Amino acid sequence: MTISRERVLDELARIALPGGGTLVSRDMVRALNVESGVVRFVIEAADAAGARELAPVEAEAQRLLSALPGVEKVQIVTTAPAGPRGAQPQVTARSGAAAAPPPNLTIGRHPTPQAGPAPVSGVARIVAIGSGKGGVGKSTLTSNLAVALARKGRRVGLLDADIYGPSQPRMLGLGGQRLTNDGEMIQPLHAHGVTVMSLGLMMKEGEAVVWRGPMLMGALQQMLNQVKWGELDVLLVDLPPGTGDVQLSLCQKAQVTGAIIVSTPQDVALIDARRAIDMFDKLKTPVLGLVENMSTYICPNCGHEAHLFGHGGVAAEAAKLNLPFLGEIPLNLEVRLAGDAGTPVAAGEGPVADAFARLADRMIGGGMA
Ligand SMILES: Nc1ncnc2c1ncn2[C@@H]1O[C@H](COP(=O)(O)OP(=O)(O)OP(=O)(O)O)[C@@H](O)[C@H]1O
Repeated sequence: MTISRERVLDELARIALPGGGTLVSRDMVRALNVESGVVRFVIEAADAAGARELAPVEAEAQRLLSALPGVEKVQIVTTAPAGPRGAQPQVTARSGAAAAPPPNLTIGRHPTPQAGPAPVSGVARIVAIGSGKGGVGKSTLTSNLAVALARKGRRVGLLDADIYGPSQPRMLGLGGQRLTNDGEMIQPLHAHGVTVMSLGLMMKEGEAVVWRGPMLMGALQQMLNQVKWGELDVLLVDLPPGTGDVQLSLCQKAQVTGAIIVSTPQDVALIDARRAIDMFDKLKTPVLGLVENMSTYICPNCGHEAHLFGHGGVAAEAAKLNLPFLGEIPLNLEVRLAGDAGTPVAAGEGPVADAFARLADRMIGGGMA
C-alpha cells in the first residue's frame, strides 16, 4: 500500500499547535516528500524559540505518521530562519559590488502566495530539462544546448536549479564570479552568449543541504522573478535529477512551456526517464521530447563505433510513448573535458558541436526556442 502526500497532510492537519491552528493551516510544512514509504519534510518555525516549542508537535507527527499503513520511515526536521522571520536572511547572493547593499532576497521566507503559474517578465518560453536519474548528462546537455541556441541567434537564458549539485558555473566558466545587484534585482552573468543564473552562484560551498529545506521554494521563485533576465526567446531550466520539490515548484510557479527529458539508452535509465515523463504529465507540463545522451562511442584512435550503453533505446521509447525524439549526443571525452574547462563543446566545431546544433535546430523548428 502506498501513501500519498494528501494523506500525510491530512494527518498533520489533526495536530493542534500550542498557539492555535495546525502545521498545515499555518503553512509550516516545507519540502514534503513521500517516496517508497518514506515520508520526509521540514517544519519551519518562525524563530528558534518557536522551534523548541514545536518539539512535542514533531514527536506527535512522528508517532501519527509512523502508524499509518504504508509508511516505513518518517524523517522530520524542525528548522527556524537565522534571523527574525522576514529579516534579511543569512544566505543572499554574493554581491561583487562591495558598496552595494545585498539584494532584497527573501530567501528563507515562504514565497508570496501566487494563484497559479505565472509568466516570467520578458521571457517568451521556459523549457525545463529533466532526467529520471542523475549523471545522465542533463547539465551537460543544458549548457551545450543553450550555447548552440545562442549561436543560432536565439536569446537564451539558463537557470541552474540543480540544488544537489549546481554545476553550470563550472561548465560555463563562471566559477569564482560574483553576482551584482541594484538592491532589488540581481544582475545575471553572461557566458558564451547565454544569460546565466545558478543556485551555485548564490551559496557558499557546502551550503546545498540548507537549500533542500524551506529556502528552496522561495529561492526558485526569486531566481525566476528577481533576476534581470531581459528579453529572452527561451529560458532553459536545469532541474535536479528525479521527481521532487523543485520540479513541482517550477511547474506550479512558472508558466513552463514544456520539458525535455534526457536519458542514456540503458534500460534502467529509461525506467527512470519514464517516471520523470509521468511526473510532468501529472503536473500538466507538456513533454516536448526526449534526447539520448552518451549514445554512440567513436574510438578516437581507430574510428570504431561502439554502443557502450546500447543505442536507440530512447528513440524507441519516444516512439512507444508517442513523443518526439529530438536527437542523440555521442559519448565523447571532449564533452567532459570541455565542460570541465568551462567552454562547452557546442561553442567550438566538430561532430559533437554539430550534434548539439542539430538539436538546437529541432527546437527552433518545433517552436520550442
Ligand atoms: N555525451 C557525453 N560524453 C562524455 N561525457 C559526458 C557526456 N555527457 C555528460 N558527460 C559527463 O558525464 C558526467 C555527468 O554529466 P552531468 O553532470 O551533465 O550529468 P547530470 O545528469 O546533470 O548529473 P546530475 O544531475 O547528477 O548533476 C560529467 O562529467 C559530464 O562531463
